[in-house]
Amino acid sequence: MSKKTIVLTGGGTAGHVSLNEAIIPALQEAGYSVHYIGSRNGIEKELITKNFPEIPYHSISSGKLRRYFSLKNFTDPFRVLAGIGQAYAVLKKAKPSIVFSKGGFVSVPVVIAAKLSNIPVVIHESDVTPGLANKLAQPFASHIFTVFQETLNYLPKNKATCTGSVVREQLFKGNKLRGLKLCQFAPGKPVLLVMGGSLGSVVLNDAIRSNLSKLLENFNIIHLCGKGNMDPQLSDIKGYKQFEYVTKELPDLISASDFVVSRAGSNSIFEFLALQKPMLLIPLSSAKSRGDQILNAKLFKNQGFAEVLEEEQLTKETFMEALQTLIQKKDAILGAMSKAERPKTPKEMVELILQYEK
Ligand SMILES: CC(=O)N[C@H]1[C@@H](OP(=O)(O)OP(=O)(O)OC[C@H]2O[C@@H](n3ccc(=O)[nH]c3=O)[C@H](O)[C@@H]2O)O[C@H](CO)[C@@H](O)[C@@H]1O
Repeated sequence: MSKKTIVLTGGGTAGHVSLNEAIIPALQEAGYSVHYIGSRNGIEKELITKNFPEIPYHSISSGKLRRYFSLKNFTDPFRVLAGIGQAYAVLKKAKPSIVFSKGGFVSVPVVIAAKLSNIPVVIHESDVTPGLANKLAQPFASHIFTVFQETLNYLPKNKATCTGSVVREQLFKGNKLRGLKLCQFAPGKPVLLVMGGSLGSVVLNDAIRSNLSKLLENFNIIHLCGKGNMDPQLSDIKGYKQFEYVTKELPDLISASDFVVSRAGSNSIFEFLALQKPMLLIPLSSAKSRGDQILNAKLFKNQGFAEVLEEEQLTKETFMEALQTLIQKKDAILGAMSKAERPKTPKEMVELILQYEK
């Protein structure tokens, strides 16, 4: 019997690829041939072709939601139409029994093409409020999975369920000593991991760097600062290690960390929860986004997993105060985290998705 095929899509930022990366090994183990449809230049192309070179990667044209004026806003509808045609051709050839979409703008043409091809589509929303791409895709989907229970309030009752988070298995295999060695940290001080989401965050980078000498009195610091954001002048400072973006090193670096300062992207915060790292969250402001991270962060704070500092309140001083509060609350936060629902395994998630297969 020939192998069954599944097509995955999602991209734009790593937050729209992480879950796909988590479930690919489980799908392969279940005997599926996996294809990926993504954009030509998005981060999904790099992550999937590098980490899963055996998977056929099909590039399509896609538009982008911009919160600023650009002439491209007028050509994007044509790109989306072209993308639908290209995705339709891929689906016709690959003949999947199901399409799974993790969202992001590139996923919209794929979801529409799947509907036109009569292939069931399952979509996944990891933030509290659905993103625009998933809102557009929703009418074409057979089912929608969410990470947060609260998200169900924004979706049709008859076709949405909350599954909780899924964390890629590789992240549980980190080694603290390997992480410390990679950073050449002397033992003794606690380690602070700073992660500004998959793209890095200038706001977080500034908060850390403007307080650097003070912070280094008490911490060793791992700083994931985002592509193009390394500061060469700080590269020889003892106890401070910068990376643009890490892949296979991430499990060791998280394992080496005692506290985290982060944006509040859904995947990141559930990873830190699963790995029991007390976190100070500085969510992306509503001036720069639809405010999804603010809601993610609020829910984490209400459950006792995190301290939150709003971007509008962020100064050199408030940052140090919030970090101090985090440290004081460490035991309470760890206590709350230890009672949290465990994330689904990729295998469990795959079983849920495949229920909707043709
Ligand atoms: C600017 C923007 O649009 N942000 C959105 C985006 O964030 P973003 O892409 O930052 O998404 P998340 O924080 O959810 O996930 C980031 C992922 O990148 C990984 N990682 C990060 C840094 C690194 O060096 N290596 C690495 O592997 C993390 O482990 C995590 O799995 O998607 C999230 C999930 O829909 C949303 O909540 C965010 O609002």
